[in-house]
Amino acid sequence: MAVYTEISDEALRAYLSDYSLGELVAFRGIAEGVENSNYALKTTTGDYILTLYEKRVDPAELPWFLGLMRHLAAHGLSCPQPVAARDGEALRELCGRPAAICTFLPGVWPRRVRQGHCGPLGAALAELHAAGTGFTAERPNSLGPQSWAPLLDRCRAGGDAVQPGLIAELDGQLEGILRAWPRDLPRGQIHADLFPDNVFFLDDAGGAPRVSGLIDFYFACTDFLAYDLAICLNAWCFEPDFSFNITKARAMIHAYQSLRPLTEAELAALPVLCRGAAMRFLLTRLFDWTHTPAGAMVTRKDPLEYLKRLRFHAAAQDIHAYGL
Ligand SMILES: Nc1ncnc2c1ncn2[C@@H]1O[C@H](COP(=O)(O)OP(=O)(O)O)[C@@H](O)[C@H]1O
Ligand SMILES: N[C@@H](CCOP(=O)(O)O)C(=O)O
Repeated sequence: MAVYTEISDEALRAYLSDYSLGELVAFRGIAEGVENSNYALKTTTGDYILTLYEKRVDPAELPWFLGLMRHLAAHGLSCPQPVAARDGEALRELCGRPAAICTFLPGVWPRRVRQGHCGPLGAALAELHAAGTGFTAERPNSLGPQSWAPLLDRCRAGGDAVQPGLIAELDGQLEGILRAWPRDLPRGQIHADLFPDNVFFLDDAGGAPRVSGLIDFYFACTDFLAYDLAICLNAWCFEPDFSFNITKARAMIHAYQSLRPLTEAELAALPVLCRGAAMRFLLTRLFDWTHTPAGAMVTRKDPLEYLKRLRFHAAAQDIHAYGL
């Protein structure tokens, strides 16, 4: 459950009075998600999503995020569209938080990832990267390699209570990742959080899953394109027992490469990019695990799920471990 900021019926009606979205019919806090407070809105003109941005979103960066979403949609990607109020502004404030209303996307995110999801996801990622070209404003990755040592430092006090020896292991892993981190790979606008809960599917006429929408662009940034693929390999290609599903990985990478072939340098860097992607999500989960305020309506995610991924990638000798 991720609702950090509660809104009253009266506050919401006052907020909506600035929009031409009709009358409020119903609204409800959305159980899913981790970072922000999301509400499903139904008005007399349709369904919308109201997001109140919380701690990890810098308000000064919201114009970049919303501008990227507009650009991607204008270039054919199915992603939420910010809705402007009558004064032309989409970014506003509600209950003391930055807030925006976006269009509601059809589809369901896969609670159980099947191989049939991974090819369409790989193609959708490549389409996202292609649609992002031409959006020239850059946003540095605030959770990139430069952030991992400071984030680990903020986890030192509580880390070993999660698992004895965890901090020492992460110190060693991080040193190896940073030493091997690539310097010069193709860059562009990346999603940087394309987990299953941020990808909607509908079945096509033949019953096969097709991507119907991508959401949650609030970690998007300008970084290595192949790093976005690494994030997806971690999020989509490990089984519940934490085994790596090479068939899913091969399907995802093949579909991605059918639209944007990876360079030799990207292929060679894939294991360390996957290690870094695992480290990034392990650290944010570990921080949240030890810092989430009591009573916050959020389902914390287990950092140790990413320790197993980190160990897999550390042991991967080359791209053959990924089905290539
Ligand atoms: N544009 C949208 N259309 C339909 N459902 C959405 C949309 N945006 C968010 N949701 C719903 O809200 C949930 C949480 O959204 P998400 O952006 O993942 O939260 P967070 O901002 O915490 O990362 C999603 O899993 C989905 O169920
Ligand atoms: N995807 C991250 C947590 C952020 O989740 P979101 O719902 O805010 O996109 C993770 O799994 O650690």
